[in-house]
Amino acid sequence: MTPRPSTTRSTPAAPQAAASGDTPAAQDPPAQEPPETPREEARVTPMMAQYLEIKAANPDSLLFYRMGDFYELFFTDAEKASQALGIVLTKRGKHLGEDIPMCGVPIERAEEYLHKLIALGFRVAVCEQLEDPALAKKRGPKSVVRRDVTRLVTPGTLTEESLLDARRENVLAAIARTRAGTAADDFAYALAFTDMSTGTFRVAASSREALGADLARIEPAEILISDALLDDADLKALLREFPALTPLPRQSFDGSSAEKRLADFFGVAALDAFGPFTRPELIAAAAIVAYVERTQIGARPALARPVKEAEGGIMLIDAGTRANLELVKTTSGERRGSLLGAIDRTVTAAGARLLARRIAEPLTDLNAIRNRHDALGHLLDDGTLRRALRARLSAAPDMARALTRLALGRGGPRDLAAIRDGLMGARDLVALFAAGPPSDIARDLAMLVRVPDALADALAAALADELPPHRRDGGFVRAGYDGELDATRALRDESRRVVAALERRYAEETGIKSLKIKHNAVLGYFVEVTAQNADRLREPPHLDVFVHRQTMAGAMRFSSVELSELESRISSAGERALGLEQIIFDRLAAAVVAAAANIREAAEALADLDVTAALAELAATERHVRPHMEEGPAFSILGGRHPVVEQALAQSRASGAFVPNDCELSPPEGADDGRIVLVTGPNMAGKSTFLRQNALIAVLAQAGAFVPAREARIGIVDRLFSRVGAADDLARGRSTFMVEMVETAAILNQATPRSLVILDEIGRGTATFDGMSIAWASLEHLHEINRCRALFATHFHELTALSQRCKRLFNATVKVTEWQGDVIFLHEVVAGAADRSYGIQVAKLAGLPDAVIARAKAVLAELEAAERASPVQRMVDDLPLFAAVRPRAAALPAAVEGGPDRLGDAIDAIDPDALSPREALDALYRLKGLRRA
Ligand SMILES: Nc1ncnc2c1ncn2[C@@H]1O[C@H](COP(=O)(O)OP(=O)(O)OP(=O)(O)O)[C@@H](O)[C@H]1O
Repeated sequence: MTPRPSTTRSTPAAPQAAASGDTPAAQDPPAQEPPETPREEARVTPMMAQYLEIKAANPDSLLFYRMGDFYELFFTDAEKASQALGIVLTKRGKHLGEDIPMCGVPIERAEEYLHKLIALGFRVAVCEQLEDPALAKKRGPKSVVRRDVTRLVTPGTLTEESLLDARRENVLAAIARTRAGTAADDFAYALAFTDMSTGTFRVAASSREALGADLARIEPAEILISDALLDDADLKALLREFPALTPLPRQSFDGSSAEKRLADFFGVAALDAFGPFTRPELIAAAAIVAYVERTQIGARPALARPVKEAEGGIMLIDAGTRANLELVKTTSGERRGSLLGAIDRTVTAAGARLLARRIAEPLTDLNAIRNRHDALGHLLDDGTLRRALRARLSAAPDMARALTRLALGRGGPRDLAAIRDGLMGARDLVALFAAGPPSDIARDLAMLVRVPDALADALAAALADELPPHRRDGGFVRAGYDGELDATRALRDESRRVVAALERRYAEETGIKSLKIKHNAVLGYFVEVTAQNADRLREPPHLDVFVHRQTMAGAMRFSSVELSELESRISSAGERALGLEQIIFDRLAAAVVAAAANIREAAEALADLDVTAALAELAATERHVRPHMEEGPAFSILGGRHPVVEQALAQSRASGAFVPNDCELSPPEGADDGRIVLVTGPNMAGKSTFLRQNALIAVLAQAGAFVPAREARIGIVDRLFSRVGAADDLARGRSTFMVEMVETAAILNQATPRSLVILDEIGRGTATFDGMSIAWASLEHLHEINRCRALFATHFHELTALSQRCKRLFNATVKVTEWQGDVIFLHEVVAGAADRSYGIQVAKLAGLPDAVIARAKAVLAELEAAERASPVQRMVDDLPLFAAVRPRAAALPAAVEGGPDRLGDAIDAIDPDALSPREALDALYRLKGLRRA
């Protein structure tokens, strides 16, 4: 490889920058000094003028201003970056009489610093030198190197390996809103989202109500929105929960140019071939494209054409449920401990990303789910095939991300190698399969056989065995691939031998055996002798040959005409070889980009096979079974387990094994709709675990996985709801109880007979009777109005009496036993109701002082005696059921027709939105009182 001069930083500005008058300091004469401000401090150097102009165009970003081998930051950017990165803040000259704060990052560490800054929420504008400083110098000693921003780095547009988590998508989303009708709040919403690093691009219809759930599912790293929409305070509050909101001027969401912008980007005359997009969908997609173009400045990532999501094709899971169930991350934001963390057996990064998406988006289409199960079953049954497949896949590189980097001109030789290995691996993989695999696998294989063989071969022929990380390093083209390159390299290497020969000759001629020819960035090639021998070179006859350049401690350095000539021959051969390699790189990268669609398809097929094989592996090792899927309200799980708790128990040897439990929510004899199971039982018995495990089983089944159970029969779940122990939402000014009620309201308003609801201890966050009344009424509502399948855990044992009136309501309890006054948890869910809570026993286990335990027991005895005096049974007998109350309530105004309508007036006076749940209940009692009067 040609020795390349590497620039060391001579504090504080890079030397070549100074050489071309390229320094931010005020020591140079100003470019155009305003005549009316002749004072020294008002002078602005040409370079500073350039800096200020570029900075003014990028006010929201930290400006990484390239100077030689550094990116420099100035003024407040420098202050912010030095603080954020923990790097030294220095000063550099003056601007308008003030010191200019400055800090810098070396280019070889730029990615690491970018990573930190982006993670901290900064945006960075990368400003490069667009010409060789030598060229600028030729224009005149005071001319400035041409520079401009070549890229904006934002959280949603990252592509470098070091800036991304290999196993996580990095999604950029855009929200568009258009007017749908004449009413003031009649809007249609749509979302477009892309993972620019892999090129996936999707659009989906949304709505004001669904927006939060959709965004929670998509998990964007950055959201684009028209600044006009941020006038909407509610929307703004909703979006505050998501990271990196980027408001854009409303022109970016302009409906009239959206179609053209998309057509131009994808190089098509019309968008018809993409499918029928709605206006807001087009606008959102166009906003993404415009932003990608704006941040990538001239470079064009290989985005796939946008795909429209089928409406209703995905199980709806609201943000709260998603968080409660810890599907892809725990409530503290970690993958470990989540469902995804427990089941991920993928061996490729692309597979891991796809599995996360699958778990976040369970399907509702029966055929699509069955197809996934068929594919999984095939790989479960054939262990030899599965192991061979996984072994091959584990060597598969991340083709999609390599492709994007190459398309953006940011790729290196190893990205080319990734495509080479991916394509060749894909070809070999097809051979593993016998004829007639299930349809999903057949689809993958069809994509894999379409890989461009010629491209794989061309890359294999061109690339060397050992590859440097950067194309600028050179040395990545295989010897023998290109005749001209080989010849140039030979010349370069030959010259090196000539240097060695010259060194020997000089040593002989001068009689200095220790004479060495060395190289560094500042002097280039030079002769070095020890201080004792130096005088010999400064006397005739050597005086004419050697020119003194530098005195070191103990050594002296000289140059010679011969050496300088040799130097230019070597460096020109080296540079020429490097230049030829760059041409070859560009040619190969262009060939890769031309095959982008096929490569992306192959990458998707590999990821799909990885996910299928990984889930098969999971099923094999963790004893998961294929669920029987059907339409309708069935839900019957035998021996179900919680995959995360089970794993945690297995890992902590101290606890016992996980106890499997059945769950029957299918319609009882003679009913059309599913059951509600009311689970009572002591604290710590395993109620929440039971509830969640059944929700997770539904998610896994519809995501295409097998389930942790002995047997499972599941009717497609259209929506999944869970209300499990909420926390305060102080950011939005909501108490724990308010959060609980908001979530419960969403469930009661939205659950359908195809939904699955899990409600854990609702009503516990307020006074006992209020809480119990709310739980009671909610349970009736679920039974009579929503008619959904539900699991309802409660400590209000009184509610178990409701099963006598509600035909699809069944009681279950988690068994415990007592031994010597202590409670022992059996974690077994059985039919029936718990007689007591064992709360005091659990408190004792937790270490509450004995005196408190004794006192609590006494108080409990009193309370229980009082309750026995007014049994709840009376309420069950007396209170009409919800369904019976509703029609009567609707008929009320007519019943009091003619007379003074006090009841009607009272109803009119109620503003439901302004009432607390407590006040609502009071109002209800008041109305009933009026009715009786
Ligand atoms: N089926 C099971 N087999 C074995 N251990 C279990 C099982 N279910 C739960 N556990 C263990 O019991 C612990 C408590 O379970 P869980 O939180 O579900 O109880 P709970 O009844 O909801 O309690 P609380 O009413 O206090 O909220 C779990 O952390 C787990 O370790």
